[in-house]
Amino acid sequence: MTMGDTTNVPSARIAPSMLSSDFANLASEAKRMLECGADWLHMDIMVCHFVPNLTIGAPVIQSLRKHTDAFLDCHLMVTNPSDYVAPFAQAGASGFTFHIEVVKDEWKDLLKSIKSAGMQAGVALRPGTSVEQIFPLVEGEEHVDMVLVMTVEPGFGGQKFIPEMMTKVNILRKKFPWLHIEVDGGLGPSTIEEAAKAGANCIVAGSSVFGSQDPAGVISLLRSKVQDATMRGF
Ligand SMILES: O=C(CO)[C@H](O)[C@H](O)COP(=O)(O)O
Ligand SMILES: [Fe+2]
Repeated sequence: MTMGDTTNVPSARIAPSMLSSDFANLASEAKRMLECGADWLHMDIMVCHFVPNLTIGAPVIQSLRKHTDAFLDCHLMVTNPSDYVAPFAQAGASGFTFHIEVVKDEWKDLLKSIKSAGMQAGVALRPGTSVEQIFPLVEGEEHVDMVLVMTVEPGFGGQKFIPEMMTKVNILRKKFPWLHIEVDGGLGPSTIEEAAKAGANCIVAGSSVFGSQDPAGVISLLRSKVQDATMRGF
């Protein structure tokens, strides 16, 4: 992609991570985030085998779906993603992002099943995983819609952004201008500039949004930084 040519780059998607919300009031927290300008709601599905934490599953997605039409961006930190495709599709998930570290050749079938179930497909990489590993998943005829570059070790909200991950984001943006590139972990007013400049357009933000007195202001700032960077080119 030449500098300044950003015609195919998708627009900003700001996705508050509901991991930082009050889970006991999930429906009202979701409504509040959407009223504050969120595009997507990021749902962190953790099962203790892949990360040292346990969060929510398909029944919670199904309950939340009854309260909102919003895009539910589900990030599955599980070792057996194929077992979750049907339950998540039935529950009303919009996006289904699995981790590259837990799949081998079966990613092709997994991708097909996610898409034929009507969900957007995403693939996520841990900080230690090389970006080249996911090229085949983006280049094929049947390809993912989004790559999620983890900017912290998965497992918990509130961790420190790892700036070195921006190399991966920039490689992806230059190679695949049309791709949704999501960054997840430690994003907020102090780190957005770097992520946006590298080419991220989907911004997950948990503690920085929910911990702010002015969540709408934070969401708006995140969006404007992505828009500015896209205007300038990568
Ligand atoms: O996937 C995740 C952790 O594994 C979360 O989405 C992420 O950490 C968001 O939280 P914060 O913005 O507070 O870092
Ligand atoms: Fe996440």
